[in-house]
This record gives sequence, structure tokens and C-alpha cells, in this order.
Amino acid sequence: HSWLECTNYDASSTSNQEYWSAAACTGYARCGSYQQSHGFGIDTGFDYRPLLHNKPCQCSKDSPNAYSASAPMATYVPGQKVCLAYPAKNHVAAPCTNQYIPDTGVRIFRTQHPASNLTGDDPALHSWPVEYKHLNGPHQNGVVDYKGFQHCPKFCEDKGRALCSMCFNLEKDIAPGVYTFQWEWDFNSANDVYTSCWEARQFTMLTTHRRKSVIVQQMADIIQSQAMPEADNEHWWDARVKIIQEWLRANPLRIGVPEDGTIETIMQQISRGDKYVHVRVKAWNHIVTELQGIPGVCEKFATAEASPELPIELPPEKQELLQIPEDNNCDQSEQTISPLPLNTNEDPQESNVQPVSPFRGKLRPNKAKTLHHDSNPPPELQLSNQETKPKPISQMSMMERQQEWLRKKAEKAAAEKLRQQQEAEKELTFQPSLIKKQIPTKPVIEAEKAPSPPRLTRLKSAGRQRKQSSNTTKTAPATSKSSSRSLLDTVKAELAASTQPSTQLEPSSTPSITTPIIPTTSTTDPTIAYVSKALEAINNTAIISSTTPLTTASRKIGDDFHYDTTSSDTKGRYQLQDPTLFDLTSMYRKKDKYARCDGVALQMGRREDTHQEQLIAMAGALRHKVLFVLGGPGAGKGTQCAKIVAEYGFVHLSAGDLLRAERASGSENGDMIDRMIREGAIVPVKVTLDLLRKAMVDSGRDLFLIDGFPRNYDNLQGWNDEMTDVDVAGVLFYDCPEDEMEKRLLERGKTSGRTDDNIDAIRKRFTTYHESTMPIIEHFAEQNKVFHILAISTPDEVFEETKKAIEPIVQTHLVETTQRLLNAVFNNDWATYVVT
Ligand SMILES: Nc1ncnc2c1ncn2[C@@H]1O[C@H](COP(=O)(O)OP(=O)(O)O)[C@@H](O)[C@H]1O
Ligand SMILES: Nc1ccn([C@H]2C[C@H](O)[C@@H](COP(=O)(O)OP(=O)(O)O)O2)c(=O)n1
Repeated sequence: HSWLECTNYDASSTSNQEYWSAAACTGYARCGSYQQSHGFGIDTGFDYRPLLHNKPCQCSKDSPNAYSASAPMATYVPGQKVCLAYPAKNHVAAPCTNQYIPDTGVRIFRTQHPASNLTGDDPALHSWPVEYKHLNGPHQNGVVDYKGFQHCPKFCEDKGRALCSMCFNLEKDIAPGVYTFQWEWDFNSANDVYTSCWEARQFTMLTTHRRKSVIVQQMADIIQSQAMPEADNEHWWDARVKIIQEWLRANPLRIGVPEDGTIETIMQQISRGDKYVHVRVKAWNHIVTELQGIPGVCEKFATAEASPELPIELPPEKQELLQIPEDNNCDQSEQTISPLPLNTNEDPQESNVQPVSPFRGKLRPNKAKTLHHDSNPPPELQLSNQETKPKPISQMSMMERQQEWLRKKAEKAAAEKLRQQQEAEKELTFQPSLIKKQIPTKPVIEAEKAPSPPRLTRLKSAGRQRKQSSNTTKTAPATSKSSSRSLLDTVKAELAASTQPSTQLEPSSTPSITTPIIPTTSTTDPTIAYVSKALEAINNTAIISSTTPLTTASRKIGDDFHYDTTSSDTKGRYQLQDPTLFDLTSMYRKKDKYARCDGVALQMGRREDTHQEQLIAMAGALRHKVLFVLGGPGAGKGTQCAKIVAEYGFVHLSAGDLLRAERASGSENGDMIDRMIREGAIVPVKVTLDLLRKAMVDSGRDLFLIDGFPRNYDNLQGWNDEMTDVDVAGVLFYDCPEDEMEKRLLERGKTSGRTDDNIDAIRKRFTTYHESTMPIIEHFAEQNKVFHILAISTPDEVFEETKKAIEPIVQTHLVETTQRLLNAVFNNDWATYVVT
């Protein structure tokens, strides 16, 4: 007689449905290890009759043999179609047997609530609280139908061991935790029963779909609420650009936007259209193409462009050219998950009769019908009316869809290539005059004879090939003042030369670079003084940051300078906050996307290492690492953090604790913090971030657990803006059902003295957690940064899971630290050595 062997079987392919595949099984029945080791369908006594033994399951859930590495417990995701696999054991009505084989049917049950531990009794037979319907349909006695229990397609090939399977749908909203399930096969009658029992973990579902439906809806609401003025000659461009800009402002994390150069292309086309009126139609077409995959924005323009206003008056004979098909084909694949009502207006009749704006629908550059304006036909607007009307995606064949997809992809790749080319061209405008030009001034010659400055190895950018001049391989003490001084003199001298009017300067590719903001002609020019000051500060930064990690001095020096290690490992940058003081003829000028202002950047690490690059890189190498700890209130974040600190020595910073301490300190923010905590709301990020940063600096350490942060978008955005010099190693997510958290918090409230451990505040905190924190966890999950830990068992058991997530991080940190130490020793860099 049969038993359940696999509790999570991948039955998605026909071959897996027909024949047993051990690789397709990722969950086993309780105590299934012995059976599994003998092979699918082999009799080892795993069939079990509960009525004979007066126990619903063959072995108990706390048996030491319940699960093993080779026969593990299943893990399900809410909403999953769960498939089970079991052997036929001769009980199938088929041509090779007879149609009257006894089989009363299969039933599948589970426990109501997730278990807080894996002990205790199972529900008695036929008293399990939740029952699932399997998807095989009912078998009819006397009929060969392979239904119900008998779904065993290759039964006649091996009547005893043939694979049978059945599936059922798990609830979408099942709370996380471990549940017990029972499979019950009624043989001759409901009193002749065989059972198998198993456990399965359920995780909270983290999916792009869910994240999109929450976040994208918010973004869509914002953009839909923007008024779209009618398209007239004067304002159509500005109005559309404004909406896009509003949306970008509302969506700083670029949620729902593909990371394939979409935003860069849109920005590029906006600035192109802003600059040259005659290319606006074309630029807009490019923008619309990019918007295609972005739910909420795409629909906005798809519907808004239906305005019958003509932006340009055409002679009647040309009017037909305006009859551009209205295929509002916002990317179909996105639409399936878009929470917005879809615009499915693809009626060919309607779309053909209306003269519409040339910006209507999806005017992709190579498909668009654009205007031919007689009086002044700009080259971009030359029309090819040979082109055929684009078909809506919904009417395309698979092949056409694929071609369309490939075409779109190629378009994006080309746009991205163009962007990169332009970027590369821009970078070439970085005149390496500081280091490359022949400078016939005395100080340079002196400086060349000066001892070589410290060789400080770039730790994180080791992968990048660099040209090294032979003398830079020499070593010297890192903090040598004299060598820093000579470096400074060298650079000052070089700068003096570079800022003199020079015919050697190549013409710059952008107007802003060819026009010096302040003409600089003499060595007493303020530019030189300014840069000298900057370089001095660079030296100080390097020294400061090698002895005092993460000091504010390393980020902001004096009033003028701001040092910012960016997220790029290979680049350090020293940004001069006031570009107007600088002679732009000799520097790489660009929009500084981190500082969000137009500035002059001494770009580090792109070409051969100069001494100041090495210093910067060294400062940049001392990055701090954090692990965020998130989960609902009462999930056990603090409890696990304490264990991590005890075992691995991180610095634990709880945002909640810091805020409570700030409130108690009588600070001016005290009342506001108190109000927010009682309301279960989240305190504005500036307050929390200041506290976190101060605590990090005060600790003097570099590996942190940040508990209870970031808890909403405000938190995350603040972090991203401010903490560019800190790496996020990952997120520990403690997943616990609400009723368990509530129980724990009420218990904690008896002694914690916390003003928010009462039922009213707890409920509000749950709401905040679901609405504001879950999207953050999902955001990190999309970046594969989340360690999902089920937090329902005992603290020690949860810690076992925690260790699995922590250990690789600790190991990496150890390797990096050791590497830094070795480099410091190798380079006689005793300052770094002492700190490390
Ligand atoms: N795994 C667990 N099982 C049972 N109780 C726990 C567990 N982890 C923590 N607790 C208790 O639950 C309460 C909340 O835990 P805590 O670590 O303070 O949660 P958080 O920091 O997530 O709010 C505490 O009283 C703690 O002792
Ligand atoms: N990033 C954060 C973290 C906590 N807070 C406030 C609001 C929270 O309800 C309280 C308590 O947070 P804490 O992490 O200590 O506690 P729970 O995880 O909710 O149990 O602090 C905040 O405003 N911003």
C-alpha cells in the first residue's frame, strides 16, 4: 500500500510527471530519510495505518529522524502550487489491471496555526482543521480515468513503483511559520486509511509583483494626478518633460525602472530636446520608447496623447500623415502586473479615423511616422510613409513578439552605447594636465627630484589594471609630511603651468569647458590657492581617515571641501564645492550625481595612478560595512543581535534604542520622538541618521548591525544620500507571524516599560511595518541582499539560521581586513596597520 514520499515535487514537466526524478524533490515526509535512501517506491514499511496504531502519524515531529540533510523539510511560498509524489503500489485502474481497483480517495490536511516549536501531538485522524482540495479530480469507481489517487501516467510500466502525483494550491495569505500536513489515502473505505505526515516552512512572500503593486501604484497615482495641458505648439514639450521630471523626483529609487540605461537615455533626450527645438519630436519618440516598460508612466502618456490638438498646422494633403495608429502598447509583460487599469483601446477602426498628435501612441524611432513640415523640414522630421502600421503586441504571433522584443532590446543597447560613448568623450576632456603636461617651471624640476611620496595600495580596486611608473613602487611611511609637502609643491607648480593660457590645450568638446569661469593667468591666481588647499586637505583626509575611521572630517573639511568616496570601488573623488572658483580648462567637469550639483571633480583611478590618487584611494579603501536587521516589531531582532554580538563582535546599533535614548536625554526632538513612537510612526530620517552616524563614529569600529533601520522610504533615501561611504552587506530579515509577535510584545510589555508595548500601539506598529517596511525589504530582496530567516522557533534555533547568513559576511570581512593589514605591512604603512 502507498505512502507519500515527496512533499515538494516539481511536476511542471511531463517527464517529471511520468517518471520519478529525485532531483525534482526538495521536501520529504517525516522520517523519510530511510525510505529515501532505499529508492522511490521500494517497500521499507513506510506505509502506515493510523487506526491500527491509534496515532495519526507514523513518527512524531520531534523525532531525531524527522528530517535530515538528504531528506529535508519542505519550504513553501504562499500561493504556491504544491505537488506531492507517491508510488502507485498496484492500486490503479488501468488496462494492465482492472477498472474496479479499490480506491476511495485522497485527502490533504494541515494544522491551523504555525507551530512555535516542533513538539507536541498531531491532530487526531479526521480532526485536522484545514483541508485542501487536490487538483486531480475525483476518481470514479469502475472507470479507467487516472484521476485522484490514480494519477500515475506510466502505471502499466511498473505497477508497484510507478510515479503518481497530485497538487494543491496553498493560500496566498498564509502566515509565515512551520505547519504540519497530512496526506490520507482511503483504500477500501474511509475506515481503511493510510497516512503520511510532514512539515513545511512557509516564508512571507517577497516578490517583485507584490513590491510593484505597492510601489508602482504610488508612483502611478502621483503621475496620474499631474495635469497634462493640451498639446499646443508652444508648450507640448515642456508639459511632458515636467511630468517626467515630477515622476523622477517622486521615484528617487527608480522603482520599477529597468536598469538598462533607461533613465540615462530619457535624461539625454530631454536635454537634447531642451536645447534644439527642431529635434523635439524625435527626442520625444525616444523617450516614449524608453517609457514603454514602465507601468504608470507609460499609461499616462498613452492616454494623454489622445488629444486631437495638432501641434503643427499642416496643409490638407499632408493631414493623412497624422493618422498615426494608436497602439498604446505599454509593455505587455509589465501590464500583466501593473495595478493600473489597462488601456486596451486597440480598436483598429477607432484608431484609424482620428487625426491625432504626432506624439501619440508609441512612436518608436524606426517605426514612427513623423511629420513632414513643408516650410521648414528639419532632417529628423523627414517622413517615410512607406512604413507599415505597427501591430499591437496583443495581435502579434509569438515570432513577431520575439522580434519586437529583440528590436526594442537592440534599440536600448544602441542608446546605451551612445550614452557610454558620450560619457567616454566627456572623460577625455579631463586634461591630465596636472600630471602629463611638460611643465618647464622650476618647482616641477625640484619636485621631480623630491623623494617619492607614499605608495598606498588601492585595496578595493586591485582588479583594475593600472600603469605604474617604476618609482611609484617604492615605499615610504604613509604619513611622511615632507613627502606630502613635495607632492603638494609639484602639483601647485603643475597647476600654475596648466592654468596659464596655453595653445597646447585641446579644444574642448563642450562649451562649458572651453569657457573658463575665472580667467587665470598668474601663479598667484586664486585657483591655485584653492586647489592647493584642496590637495592639502586630501593629504589630511588620508591621514585622518587612516587613523579615525568615518570621522566627519573625512567627509567635510573646512567649509569648502567635501570628500566623498562614491559607491564605485575604483573611484575616489574630491569635490570642490564651488566650481566657479576653478579654472575649468584643465579639469574634468561633470554633473556630480552623488553630490547632486555641478562641480569639478578630480577623478581618481581612471588613468595612471598619481600620488594624490593613491592617497584618495587609500582613504576610500577604509569603508565601513553594515548589515541591516529588519522584521516586524517583536520578531526578535534585538534578541538575535545580542547573540550575534556575543559570537561575532559586530557593533549593534538599534535605531529604536538610539531614539529612546535621545528622547530621554531631553533633546529638542524629544517630544516629537515620543509622539511618533507612541503612534507607531517612523521618526524623520535626519534625526535617526544623525544618531546612527554619531554612534558609528563614536564606536571607532567598522562592522555594524543596524537594527530597525531603514524602516521606510524616507529612511532608505536618507541613508542612500548620506552614507555613500558605507557598504550594505545585506539585510537579515526575521519573518514571524503577527499573532506570535503580538504575544511576545505583550509579554515584553509587562517588564519593558516601553510606551509602545501596549495593544493599541502594537497594532499601529504592525500597520506601519506592513505598509512601510515590507516594501523596503522587498526592495533589498530584489537586489538579492535579503537573508530570510524564519523567526518562529526558539531563540537558539533562530540563531542557528542566523549564523548561516552571518558567517560568509564575517569571513569576507576577515579576509579584507587581513589583506589590508598585509598591504600596510608591505608598504610600511604603520598608520593603517595600527588601526587595522
Ligand atoms: N525566538 C523567540 N521565541 C520566543 N520569544 C522570543 C524570541 N525572540 C525574542 N523573543 C522575545 O520576544 C520579545 C521581543 O523580542 P525583541 O528581540 O525585543 O524583538 P524586536 O527587537 O524585534 O522588537 C522579547 O521579550 C524576547 O525575549
Ligand atoms: N528607523 C526607525 C526605527 C525605530 N523608530 C521608532 C518607531 C518604532 O515604532 C520605535 C521602536 O522601534 P524598535 O526597533 O525599538 O522596536 P520594534 O522593532 O518596533 O519592537 O522606534 C523609528 O522611528 N525609526
